Amino acid sequence: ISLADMSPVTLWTRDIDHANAMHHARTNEKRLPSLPFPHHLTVSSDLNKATQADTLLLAVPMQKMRNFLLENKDFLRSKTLVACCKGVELNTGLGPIGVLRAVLPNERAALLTGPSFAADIARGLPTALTLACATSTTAKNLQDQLTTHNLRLYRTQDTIGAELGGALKNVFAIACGAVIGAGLGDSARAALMTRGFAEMQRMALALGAKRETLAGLSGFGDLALTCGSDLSRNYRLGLAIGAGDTFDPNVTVEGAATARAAYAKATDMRIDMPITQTVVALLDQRLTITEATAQLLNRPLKEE
Ligand SMILES: NC(=O)C1=CN([C@@H]2O[C@H](COP(=O)(O)OP(=O)(O)OC[C@H]3O[C@@H](n4cnc5c(N)ncnc54)[C@H](OP(=O)(O)O)[C@@H]3O)[C@@H](O)[C@H]2O)C=CC1
Ligand SMILES: O=C(CO)COP(=O)(O)O
Repeated sequence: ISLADMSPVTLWTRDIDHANAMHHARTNEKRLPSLPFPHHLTVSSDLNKATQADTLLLAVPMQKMRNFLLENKDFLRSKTLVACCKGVELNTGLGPIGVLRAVLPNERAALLTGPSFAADIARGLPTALTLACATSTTAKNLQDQLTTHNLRLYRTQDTIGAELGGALKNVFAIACGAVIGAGLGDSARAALMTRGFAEMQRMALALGAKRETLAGLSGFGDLALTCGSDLSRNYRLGLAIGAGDTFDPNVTVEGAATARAAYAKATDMRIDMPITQTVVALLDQRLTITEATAQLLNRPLKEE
């Protein structure tokens, strides 16, 4: 919606009925109700038509991306592919750019990530994002192409840092939601955000990320947004866990699979990630909130 305010954009969906409904209503009532499409936005369920452009933004959830790429490889060749998802793939431990490169090694791969609720952007509200791409010329071209009246893009070549910041903040948002849902207070949430950020740095730096990327929009920026807003689905899942409520299993909550993938990776790498481990135990219902709190507080004392 933001991009189509300035130039032609084709919005593709796999579902022909959904495409027809959006085409007629000029809104996406299923996903972003009551937010009108700009004039330059065309809707299609024909991937051949949607892939006439050179730059394609892929907004399928992390755990669905590999199959989407495998099924539609022939349409995606020789394109610049910009992943918009946040997460770590469960079976491989790869992030969005890692999966793009594994399936389509010869295409240009980038990641758009950072603090950005879709409903805010579609309403024209401003934010700033990270555009990560290993190749500097592609990164600059994408930065120019995708900056809009309400989106200010910063570029980085640190794809690992951008991938892991965006992925892990969702895990800590679940933890923060659980704290607030259980009535443990804002001080506990701030402590969890900070120690979650320490876990993010520990893993990402060990994998070669830069500290500045983690302190930037894709890391600290998105952590601050997601851990403090009930517009976040990850945070809302945490709220439900903390309050002992049920949560709709059909809602996309990237942090759930990512917590498991990140914890498996941390175990392999012998990296200590106690909050991530606790989130996995909460998701698996192996710990109550009271037990989880005691377990985190009673670990051996150490330097910050
Ligand atoms: N929503 C937000 O505010 C933000 C989301 N993101 C990230 O974007 C990613 C997607 O999230 P979001 O759009 O909110 O999720 P939703 O659950 O709202 O939508 C998922 C979309 O992906 C489509 N999809 C799922 N599987 C496939 C598939 N195999 N082939 C084709 N299309 C598929 C769905 O199509 P269908 O309708 O047919 O099921 C739907 O359009 C996540 O990684 C999320 O973290 C990032 C920043 C902000
Ligand atoms: O990534 C997001 C905001 O930057 C969206 O967060 P949720 O997936 O938790 O809704």
